[in-house]
Order: sequence, then C-alpha cells, then structure tokens
Amino acid sequence: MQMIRSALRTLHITSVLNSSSPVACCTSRCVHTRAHTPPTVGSAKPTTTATQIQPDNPAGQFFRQRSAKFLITAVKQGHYQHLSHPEVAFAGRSNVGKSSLINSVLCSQSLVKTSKKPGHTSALNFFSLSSRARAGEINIVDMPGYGFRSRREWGGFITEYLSGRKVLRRVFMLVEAKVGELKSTDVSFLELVEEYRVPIQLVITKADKLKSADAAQISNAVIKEATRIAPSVLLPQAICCSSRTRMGIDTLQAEVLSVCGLLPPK
Ligand SMILES: Nc1nc2c(ncn2[C@@H]2O[C@H](COP(=O)(O)OP(=O)(O)OP(=O)(O)O)[C@@H](O)[C@H]2O)c(=O)[nH]1
Ligand SMILES: [Mg+2]
Repeated sequence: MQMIRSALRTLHITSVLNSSSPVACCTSRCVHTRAHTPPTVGSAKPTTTATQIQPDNPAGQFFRQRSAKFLITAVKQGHYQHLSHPEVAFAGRSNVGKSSLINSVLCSQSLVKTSKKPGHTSALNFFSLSSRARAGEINIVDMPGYGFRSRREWGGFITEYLSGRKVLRRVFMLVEAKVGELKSTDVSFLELVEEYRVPIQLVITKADKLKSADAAQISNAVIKEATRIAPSVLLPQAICCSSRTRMGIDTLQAEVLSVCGLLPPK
C-alpha cells in the first residue's frame, strides 16, 4: 500500500506541475466554499419498486424529461477535455453498484452496462443528459472500480482525472451497505480526493440488503471514519440508496442537480 501511495504521490506532483492554476482549481472545488443543498440521509424504508417512479419528485421529473446518452470512453485527458458541462462522477470498489446507480439516476434501464463480475467498467465512461431545448446540460462519469485491477494501472489516469478536472463538481463515493466499513482502497481514494480538494459525498449502496435502521447506523459509522481521512472535502451526510428498490434515488438526483446548478424551480 505504501508503494501505491508513493506512486500516486509522484503522479500528483507531475500533474500539479503540469496544471496551469492548481491553487485556483483547489479553491474553487473546496467543499467548504461551495453552496449545496444539505444532503439528507436516505434512511427511509423503501417505498417504491424498481419500476415505480415517484411522480411528484421534481428532480426525478427533470431527469425523466431529458434523454441520457453515452458520450465517450476515456483513458486519458485528451479524450474528455473538450467536455465542459458541469460534471459529477461515481467512484467506489469494484462491484459496489456504480453503473447500476447511474442507470437509476438517469432513469434508464440499461444505458450503463452492469455486471455480476467485478472489474466490468475499466475506463472512464461519460454520459450526458440533455433536453431538446438544451444540449448536454450535465455529464455523469462512471469510474472504473478500484480494488480489482492493479492500483498502479488504475491510479495513472484516475489521478490525472481527479487532479485536473475543473468542471468536476462532486464525486459520489459508493460503499456497499453490507460491507459496512471502509476498506483500504476506500481509504486510499479518500486520501487522494483530500489531496486534490475534490468535493466528495458518500453513498451507501445496495441498502435493500439491510434493515433501514442498520443502513443508517452503518452510514453514520462510515461517515465518521471518512471524515477523519478527508475532513476538508467530505460532505457531512451520506445518502443510503438501492438501485433495486429506488430507495434514496430521488435524494441523489436532487444532489446531482443541485451541485450542477440545475435544480428545477419549485
Ligand atoms: N441487491 C442489490 N444489488 C445491486 C444493487 N446495485 C447493483 N447491484 C448488483 O451488483 C452487481 C454489480 O453492479 P454494477 O452496477 O455493475 O457495479 P459496478 O460498481 O459498476 O462494478 P464495476 O464496473 O465492476 O466496478 C450487479 O450484479 C448488480 O445487479 C442494489 O441496489 N441492490
Ligand atoms: Mg461498472
């Protein structure tokens, strides 16, 4: 693990030296200087099934009224640097449910490919959401899972992405409810976003596998631990979600819109 950290640090130094304004970038992304809607811990019991969508949820409506599409697969900066809309990314260990969660947020059944086999997503996959009136309002990035492929291989282009992406408004970091704790790869990822001042919010996934009280308890414990590692960039509340039951998806959709400056009018 020490070797991995030192490889990532070397990459960080290189990318900071290559960056035109690293300080401005850090400041503009500092979580404490950013306005955001206070996130809610989505600890309520599941009230809908995967095919039921709450009709009165304005954030959900916003997503349903727009079409989501796949944009590009990227393994280096040159592939995505022309994309300039506000962006959020989903990160987490392999198989934690990133791709499934993005499908749920985008109200899509299968736009983002999911798999039972860990390590399915191996590059940065960019998706966009647009209406007929306005093209490309938000970009959503599905990140490769960490903890499956070698960190050295994973670290290079992910570090480049996290360190230099000025339109990146927030990373949603997923932790599986049943796992219930941060693994060493989660800790390394938190150290990385703390170093690059990337705002981050925890999402407890597959919460359908636990009783809601247990999910809320796990969420609090994980936040406490994560806050110790990334105190300046971690939002103080997590969102408990399930792609199976759609629990917490409306809260997550509202967060995505809020942080991208696109909350629909009340
Ligand atoms: N019970 C339950 N299973 C889920 C949920 N979300 C995803 N899964 C399952 O978990 C497995 C992995 O889901 P993915 O969305 O492909 O996970 P990923 O994090 O994108 O995986 P990688 O791309 O390999 O890193 C699939 O078999 C999904 O059906 C959920 O909310 N509840
Ligand atoms: Mg995936």
